[in-house]
Amino acid sequence: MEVINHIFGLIRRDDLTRRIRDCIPDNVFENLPAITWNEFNQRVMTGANLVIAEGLVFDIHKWIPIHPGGQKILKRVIGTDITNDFFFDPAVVTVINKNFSNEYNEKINQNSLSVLTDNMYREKTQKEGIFKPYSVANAVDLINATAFKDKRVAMHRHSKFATSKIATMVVARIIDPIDENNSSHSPSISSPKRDIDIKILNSDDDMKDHPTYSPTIFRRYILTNIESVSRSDSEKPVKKFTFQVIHPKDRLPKFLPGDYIEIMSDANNHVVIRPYTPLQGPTENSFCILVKIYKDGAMSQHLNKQLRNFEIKVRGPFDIAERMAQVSSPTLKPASIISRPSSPSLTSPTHAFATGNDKFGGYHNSDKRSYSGMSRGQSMYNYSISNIGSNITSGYNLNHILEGRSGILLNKEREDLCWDHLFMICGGTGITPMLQLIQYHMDKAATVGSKFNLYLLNANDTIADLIQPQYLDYLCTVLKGKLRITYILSRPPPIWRGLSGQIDDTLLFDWIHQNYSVPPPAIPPRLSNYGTASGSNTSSMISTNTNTQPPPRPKHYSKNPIHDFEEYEEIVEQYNTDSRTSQQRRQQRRRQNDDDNDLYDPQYRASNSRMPPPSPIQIPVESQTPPSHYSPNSQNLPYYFSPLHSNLQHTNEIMLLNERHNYMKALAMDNSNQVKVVVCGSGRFNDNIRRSLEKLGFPIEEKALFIV
Ligand SMILES: Cc1cc2nc3c(=O)[nH]c(=O)nc-3n(C[C@H](O)[C@H](O)[C@H](O)COP(=O)(O)OP(=O)(O)OC[C@H]3O[C@@H](n4cnc5c(N)ncnc54)[C@H](O)[C@@H]3O)c2cc1C
Repeated sequence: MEVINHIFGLIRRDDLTRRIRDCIPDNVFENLPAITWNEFNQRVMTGANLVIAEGLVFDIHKWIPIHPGGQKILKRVIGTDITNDFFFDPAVVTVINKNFSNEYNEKINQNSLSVLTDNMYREKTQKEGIFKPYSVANAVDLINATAFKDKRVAMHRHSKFATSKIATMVVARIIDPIDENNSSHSPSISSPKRDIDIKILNSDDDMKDHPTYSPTIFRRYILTNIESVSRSDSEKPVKKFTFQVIHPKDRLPKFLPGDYIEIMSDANNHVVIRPYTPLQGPTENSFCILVKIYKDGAMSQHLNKQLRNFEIKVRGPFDIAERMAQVSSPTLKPASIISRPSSPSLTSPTHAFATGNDKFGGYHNSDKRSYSGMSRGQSMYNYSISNIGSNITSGYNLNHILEGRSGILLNKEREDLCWDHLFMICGGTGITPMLQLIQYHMDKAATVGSKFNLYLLNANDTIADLIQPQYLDYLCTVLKGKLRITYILSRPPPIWRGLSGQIDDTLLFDWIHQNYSVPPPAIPPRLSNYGTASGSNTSSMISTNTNTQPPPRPKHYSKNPIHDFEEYEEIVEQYNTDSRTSQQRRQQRRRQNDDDNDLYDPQYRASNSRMPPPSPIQIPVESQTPPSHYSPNSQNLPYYFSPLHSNLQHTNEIMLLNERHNYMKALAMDNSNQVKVVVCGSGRFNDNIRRSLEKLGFPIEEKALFIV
């Protein structure tokens, strides 16, 4: 078979038929049913061996056993768009990266730091010039990358014969939005659903007459790099997979925070589809995902077994906003929740509702196709078309950045979409959307000098589970104080001096409060005749109140967030007092913590030259709960359990509660800065954070987003 391929390789390019359509008789073409991208996917998911080329759908099941290029290649392309592969131009060479060291060095020179990986960072800091394979698998990969790089890719030239052969397998055409309105001649499709075709990924002019790009169709990418990003002794290690476009003419979109992709694979004779969060790759044509490897995880194990330079089917990007849940729980507001239904360890009702299916998030289908996104509506582009208006806020037209996305994780009040203060709380691989956000802000700082403050509260079980700690540390250095990371471990090592335990309301308050002081407004707003605030600065107040008499209060005025001037003054005053007290307390606490320099055990520190700075918050574990033998009736109580002390404690607690209450009240009213809290972890993790925020009186609906 290889010989035949080589013979095909010798055929001159002029001999290749450019369009399959030319091989299809007109009467056949005209009677082809028109199907949508989604219908195509559904048929593939139920077992049909379909591919797309030039916007036409082919059933290749008969061709698989006799394909000159081999059966495996055809099986790999099922469900994907093969236009580029079928008309692969031999003059165009696909360059597969053996490693990214060289690119890294180039990027460093260009000051494009957002593309660093942990390994690159290590290589850079250890000044290792040459890539050394660190395992047998890597060595094999290296050989493959050099010797067999084109053999793992299902892309080879086809003869006229092959083109006319595939033309006989045509079964449908993908509905083109342009002629969708005329689709009445499609006999088998009644009222086809509109899917929007946006060809932003195909800059090549050759492709412009092929309506073949849709984020809902899988495309194949080369897996170019695999590296561990957690410690090897982690119970659930996390690996970073880097993918590159196969065809040099393919273009990747610029991923934005809130984008996710879907990967499809054959694992254990099942088709498995799982969503992942794409991160910027080392080149503009590559992207990475960080994947937690579960011992019995279908997709994560499948990916873990892959060698470099194999193909993976990926589609997207999609907008996380599509997963906005209509949550049944009265305490959960839909606007603040985004669901990741296939995340493992989700047991909350939120999750069940979001997926509306079985306990595995509805992706274990009876038809042997395991799919987590089947119930997803439309692609991000579809979503955006109907929500285009929402991308124009505060007078900015944001579509040049959002390109149709909702931008739900971004601040649409600012032209650069950056947050003034962004608080990110994550557990485990919940860090991935946070990395998207950090990368986005970092790029904006580098390109347009954006100003922002990012705070990451990063929760993990053990120190071995920390994901890319060196990279995070590096980001902190690069961002020069604009990114502050606080680590918390539920099972810390004996000499861990960072935060330990679970995130609770006290911790959250301290963390938010220490990082963001609500500025008291210069001039409090007044109520106008009509019951709304007439302005927030002196000039507007003067200009609206030209009468010498104060304006009469409306009889019935709606409860404005700042409904009463006196009350507002009180809050500000109270808040200022609280701030002073808490500032003193913080200073005292800082002095206590000055000695706590090392977060990590010396062994780990020795192997990592740069560690994240010690967290500003230190929770003295001993002081959290009284000893278990304590009973209020005990004789000879130590001073701190005496009734007097207990009263003091009580007073302190009340003061603390007041401080929290007033801070949160001021925060809810504060419009001076765009502040957001984004949370991403398992369902249980998110529920805990939500409960803690609720306990604090944090304005969840306006200022928090939960990605499950
Ligand atoms: C938008 C989105 C983005 C995501 N991004 C990432 C990412 O960047 N990185 C990442 O690692 N993961 C991410 N996930 C999760 C990912 O899609 C998979 O769920 C995860 O990789 C596990 O898939 P698997 O096939 O390996 O494991 P599975 O075969 O699905 O099982 C994994 C383990 O979890 C258990 N499990 C799985 N699902 C559930 C459930 N619903 N309830 C209880 N237990 C369950 C299984 O028993 C098993 O032990 C994302 C999910 C969403 C929705």
